[in-house]
Amino acid sequence: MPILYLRMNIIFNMKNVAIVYYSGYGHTKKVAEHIRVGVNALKKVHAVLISVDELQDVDALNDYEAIVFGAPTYMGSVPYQFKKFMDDASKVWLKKGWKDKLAAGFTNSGSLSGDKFNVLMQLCTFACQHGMLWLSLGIDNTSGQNEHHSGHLEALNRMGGSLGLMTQSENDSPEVTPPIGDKRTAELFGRRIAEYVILLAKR
Ligand SMILES: Cc1cc2nc3c(=O)[nH]c(=O)nc-3n(C[C@H](O)[C@H](O)[C@H](O)COP(=O)(O)O)c2cc1C
Repeated sequence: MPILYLRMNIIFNMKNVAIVYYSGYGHTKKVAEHIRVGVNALKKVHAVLISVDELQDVDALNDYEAIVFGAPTYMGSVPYQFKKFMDDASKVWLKKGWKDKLAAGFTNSGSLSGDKFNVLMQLCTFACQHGMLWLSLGIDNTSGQNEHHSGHLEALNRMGGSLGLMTQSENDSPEVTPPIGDKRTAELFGRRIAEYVILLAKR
């Protein structure tokens, strides 16, 4: 988001959420877009997507109330492009610049499991090193909230994660995969993030 627009939002008491992501082939970006839809469903909160490829200075994130971290799972880990962002952010860590900001995370991969949990652990640990407040997924895949069994392409939280959002893509275009259940879960997750941004702002 241009810095002027961000400042305008601050003046009008809008809360700002940065969704910082890396995506090699567009699937993780697609998930990020659906999280943004969910965040922006609440009038007082505004989310922007920021690719780590385009982020020139990690200090640009200092004015956001919440930062959502997203990366595909490559070799059971965050890709090196995202790890570079994490390492670059050590200069913010030194000043504890993101302390007590809300944080959340998501990952997308090709296999149903594919070691996605490890990536969420990396993102959560990174956020906690910064002293951020980590928000869980909070969408139960067994409750009445869900019309479908886990694994069903339309199921909410199809992978049954809890630490953050897990989505899965076939080897096809991001226009057709991940499936609808994952995208709906991403939107609900975004809405949950926005609700907690508002709640924390009332402290
Ligand atoms: C180098 C590389 C390593 C990968 N490693 C894994 C893996 O460990 N587990 C898995 O389930 N999928 C793995 N995949 C598949 C990707 O996670 C999957 O294609 C994902 O949709 C890519 O997201 P993106 O389009 O945002 O880059 C790997 C893909 C690549 C290119």
